[in-house]
Amino acid sequence: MRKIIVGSRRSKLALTQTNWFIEELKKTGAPFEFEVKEIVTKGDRILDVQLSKVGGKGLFVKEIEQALFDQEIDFAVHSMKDMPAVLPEGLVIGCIPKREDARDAFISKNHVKFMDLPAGAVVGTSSLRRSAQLLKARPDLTIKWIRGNVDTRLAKLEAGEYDAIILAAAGLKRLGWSDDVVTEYLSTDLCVPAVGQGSLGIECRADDAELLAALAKMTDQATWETAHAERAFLAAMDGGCQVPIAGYATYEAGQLHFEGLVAAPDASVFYHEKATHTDAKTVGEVVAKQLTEQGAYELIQKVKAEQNEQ
Ligand SMILES: NCc1[nH]cc(CCC(=O)O)c1CC(=O)O
Repeated sequence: MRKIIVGSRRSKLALTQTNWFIEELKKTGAPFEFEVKEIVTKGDRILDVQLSKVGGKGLFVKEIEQALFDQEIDFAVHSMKDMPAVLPEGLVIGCIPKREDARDAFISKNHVKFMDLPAGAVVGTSSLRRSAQLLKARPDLTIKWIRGNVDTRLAKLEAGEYDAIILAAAGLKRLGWSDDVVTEYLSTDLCVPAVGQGSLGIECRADDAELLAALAKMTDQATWETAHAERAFLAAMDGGCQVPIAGYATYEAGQLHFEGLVAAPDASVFYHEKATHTDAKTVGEVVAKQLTEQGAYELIQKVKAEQNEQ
């Protein structure tokens, strides 16, 4: 029986996602043995710098992609949110399993709801996408950067460094945190999710036909469609984790509903458009074109240039 080596980042979330996927793949009758190989990425090593200032695309995927090319691993399970919009030649996303909750989870001391936070309350996030949208709804809040894994962030909230923090609901759910820790799930209208948030992407070599055939059984069609719409949007906008950009698609009865958002980091400018189409790539590109015509593409380039200066 062929032994498949699965590359994974070392974080608890990455290993949980990897092991979950392997177990689900086994249930489909995939004729393989599996071994997990841990890989440390640049993003894992730089923990004390604000990620948006580090620059470079695919902070969490580069070393993993090299291991795929070098045949050291056969596939890797990524959070789609961490995947660059364009993959290197020779690698593909061979499978996209069913999406977890795409929303952002709001967690506060004493379970005070987001709109009930006192003026000036300190909210921890390291995402420009989250901070811009939160400031739009509550311009009086103070945003304070936060890094570290889920446990570290919850400990910082507990220690009183923040009045509230925001985390992806998907990460919390996959790690087995109960709904009780979450004060409220922010509606996708209040905080449009990041491109790919809650979705996993399985990356492998494009020529590994045997593996691709087995992976296909784990693909969820609706998630495949929404993930492709969101990635087409991200690619067209030249976006990434360094800029305040959000893109969220849903799929119903053959139709993709897409909304895209680009904002200035201080929430002084917002571009927000929606579209519906039957084709994933088209719907993402249509919204990207609408936003670009309003000036969103230039705003992204400007924010990127500012990040690099700091
Ligand atoms: N930015 C890091 C990251 N990449 C994926 C997730 C969570 C899981 C997911 O979105 O699928 C997280 C943590 C977070 O944003 O709270």
